[in-house]
Amino acid sequence: MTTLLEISDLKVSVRTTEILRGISVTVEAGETVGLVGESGSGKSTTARAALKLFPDQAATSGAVVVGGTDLLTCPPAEVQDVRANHAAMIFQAPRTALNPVRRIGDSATERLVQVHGVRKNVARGKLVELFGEVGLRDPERLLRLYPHQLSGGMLQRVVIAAALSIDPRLLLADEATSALDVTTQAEVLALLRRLRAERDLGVLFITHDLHLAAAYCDRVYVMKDGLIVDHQPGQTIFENPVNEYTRALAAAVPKLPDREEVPT
Ligand SMILES: Nc1ncnc2c1ncn2[C@@H]1O[C@H](COP(=O)(O)OP(=O)(O)OP(=O)(O)O)[C@@H](O)[C@H]1O
Repeated sequence: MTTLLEISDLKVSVRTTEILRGISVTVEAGETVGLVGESGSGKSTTARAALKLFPDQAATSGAVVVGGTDLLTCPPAEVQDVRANHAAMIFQAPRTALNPVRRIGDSATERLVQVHGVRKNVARGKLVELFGEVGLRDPERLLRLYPHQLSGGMLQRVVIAAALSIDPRLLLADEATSALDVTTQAEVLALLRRLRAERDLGVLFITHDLHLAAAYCDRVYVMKDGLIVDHQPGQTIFENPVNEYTRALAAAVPKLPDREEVPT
């Protein structure tokens, strides 16, 4: 087993506000690990910690080891190496991840060109290949388009392809499918699952949806108020929530009214 991310007793606070209060999370190669919790529980802060992206003036303690490097104690050059080569993040809103006035090809190749010093035409060649891998047709034409000319689902595939361009081992998916309609969400989830298997990626999958995490993830951590309050395999967390909060989350799933109850 290769541990791609090992967060140990991580505490993050800004002035007097404790955002993370001592959490431990691991992600192995080849597994999808869910991070579930209500808004403000600290999910995004945890994922961003894997790139050493903390709020301004944050005080931190503990360890965040990515690919063998502890980001909290290593020199800045090693943090840059982790960001450039080991871990990539995809967000909820692909439209905000891409500059609306730049062509897709320029935005999607930016990291390869600017961080890795890859020649522009080589980077475009790699993107064409990756667009095929993520199921985008007519890749040469797509590179010339602007974000508003693509659907949300297509844009999220573009963002995933751009994230893969650095061949990361760890993918941090922060509500990456939440803004998509259900059919597109299912397609993107299937894509992430296939990419994980083919590339032996570790995926940290953030969602507020316990149902989705239980169905999709190998293991699930439940967060509340900056703490991990439950941690189980996806298969069991929904049926046997050990923590009262997880039980409440499971029970909070809206129940559809019976047909007779719906006024006509
Ligand atoms: N720069 C900051 N300064 C102070 N508090 C912050 C800062 N950034 C985040 N927080 C607080 O930390 C807590 C955790 O935020 P975080 O974004 O990690 O939660 P989350 O679970 O990802 O929520 P959401 O689902 O809404 O994105 C929140 O209460 C938030 O207000």
